[in-house]
Amino acid sequence: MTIRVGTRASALAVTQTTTVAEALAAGGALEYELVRIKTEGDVLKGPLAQIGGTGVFTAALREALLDDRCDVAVHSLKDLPTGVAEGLQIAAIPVRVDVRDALCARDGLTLAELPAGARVGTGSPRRAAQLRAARPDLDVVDIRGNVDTRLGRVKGLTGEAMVEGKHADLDAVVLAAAGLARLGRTQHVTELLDPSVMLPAPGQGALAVECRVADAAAGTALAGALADYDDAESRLAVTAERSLLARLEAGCSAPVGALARVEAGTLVLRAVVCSPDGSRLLHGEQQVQAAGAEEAVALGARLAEELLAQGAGDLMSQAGH
Ligand SMILES: NCc1[nH]cc(CCC(=O)O)c1CC(=O)O
Repeated sequence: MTIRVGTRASALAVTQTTTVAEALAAGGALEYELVRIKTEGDVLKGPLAQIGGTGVFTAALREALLDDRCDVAVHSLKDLPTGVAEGLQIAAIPVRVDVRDALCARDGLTLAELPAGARVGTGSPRRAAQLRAARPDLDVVDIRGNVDTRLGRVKGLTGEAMVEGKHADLDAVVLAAAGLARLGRTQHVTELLDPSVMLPAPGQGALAVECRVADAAAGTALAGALADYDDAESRLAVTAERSLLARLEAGCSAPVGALARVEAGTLVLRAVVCSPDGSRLLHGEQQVQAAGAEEAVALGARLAEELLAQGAGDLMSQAGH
């Protein structure tokens, strides 16, 4: 049986999709081919926060599944909207990798070492707000583009796909450690930002393998491979994070950070909602013991309610949500 695995065409997407396809095929029962699909997020060039609409990177992949142009789609979980996609199912969430955001700065500098006025690039309102909160003296610059394009804007960084120094106008950029690792770019990381400084996006570092509901239930080699590939602890954590995001009615570009972890048998969820200028941050934490999926959903909703009661809605609406 050959499965068609849908992917965005970016280097990061093809790398992570290939990893997933290889893992599904490792049992020997499946072969695979990649189907490259262009998404709105790859075509449109404006600032990501303004393109708006959730799912700019994922909607086309979901359509391809529903149109039977592929059998499995691989998403970065943090790009996947929280709403239910009729007829589709997240059949596997593989073991999550590093959840943290990474600073890639010139001259090996850490966040604390960047000089006042240093220009730090990010396209994410969540990262921008937390950067400004930690270092109000930095100049946070809105940037877009793929990982190598972003790295290429940092003074003095050189690498495979970067044109040395050509558009280097920044002192640092902030990117997901997971994406850098998948692309083999960790040599440019000068600091892995602790979640106490920079809470990652809900689902960051995790992948979602989506398929048609009927195929997940079919008892086929594909259904079995997907079930084997699912990691219960990763799924539990991202379930809590995404439940929080859904209850806040915030999208993937909202200034919301969330991280759940199982610590000594307890599921702990931490979250932050930021005002867009980073002048106000609302932090919260809730936990539940011996959690299953239902408890994880309830945990996320409970923390969201607590934050909303403290004015999270107003904070976010300053961002135009
Ligand atoms: N929004 C783009 C995106 N989607 C997933 C990743 C990185 C990999 C991950 O977090 O799983 C990235 C790049 C980045 O934020 O630096």
